[in-house]
Amino acid sequence: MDGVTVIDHPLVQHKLTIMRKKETSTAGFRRLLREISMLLCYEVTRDLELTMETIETPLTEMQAPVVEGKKLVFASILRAGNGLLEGMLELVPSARVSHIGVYRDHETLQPVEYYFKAPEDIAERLIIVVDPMLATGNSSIAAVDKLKERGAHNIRFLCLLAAPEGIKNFQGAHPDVKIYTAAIDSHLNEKGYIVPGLGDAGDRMYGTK
Ligand SMILES: O=P(O)(O)OC[C@H]1O[C@H](OP(=O)(O)OP(=O)(O)O)[C@H](O)[C@@H]1O
Ligand SMILES: O=c1cc[nH]c(=O)[nH]1
Ligand SMILES: [Mg+2]
Repeated sequence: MDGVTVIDHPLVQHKLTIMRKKETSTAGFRRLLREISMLLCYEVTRDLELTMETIETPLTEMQAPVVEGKKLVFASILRAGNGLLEGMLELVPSARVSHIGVYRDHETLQPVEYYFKAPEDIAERLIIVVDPMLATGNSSIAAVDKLKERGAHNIRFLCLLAAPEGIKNFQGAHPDVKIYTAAIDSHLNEKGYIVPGLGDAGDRMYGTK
């Protein structure tokens, strides 16, 4: 699918299978989300620019490549985005962080925004928006709208599961934002849940149901 990268690494797929299982505990789900986020982070940052730095090894001086983590912003859509954020920050500890509070109204499936914080100079940075679920796409569209309003223009979206309906909706609103996901599932049910899916990501992470 154009503009969508499916991260099909065997370890990602294996961990995702365990996360989907209804008997996986809250603790297990959280641990797997942290682990899988590192593998997803590896793929979403695969083509990052490197700059050269002069360093000294025990033997000699050399020019060596480094990632400028400070140029990256990980933007977490609350709540469940924080599960992905945690592991990603372990790999890129110097990345800046944005928090975007959005939940979807269970009746209307429309996004309700309640918080936004981002570094001031997001226009100069690569923003990786993270949320495990792309269902209708309404929450991630609202989050990217907000980032663009503040000047961001180099944006990627990373999730764990995407529904075809959500991909279509998201790409209609933000055709410039590439999507990275571990799987594209079958469809949304009448309540807007991804099928087969993994249930409500926030509830499974935090044990709120
Ligand atoms: O693509 P959409 O149809 O908008 O659905 C996806 C959103 O739903 C979930 O959050 P939820 O609304 O449950 O928020 P919460 O984690 O704060 O409970 C999920 O983490 C996404 O943010
Ligand atoms: O299946 C879904 C859809 C939206 N949000 C979730 O957490 N799960
Ligand atoms: Mg939820």
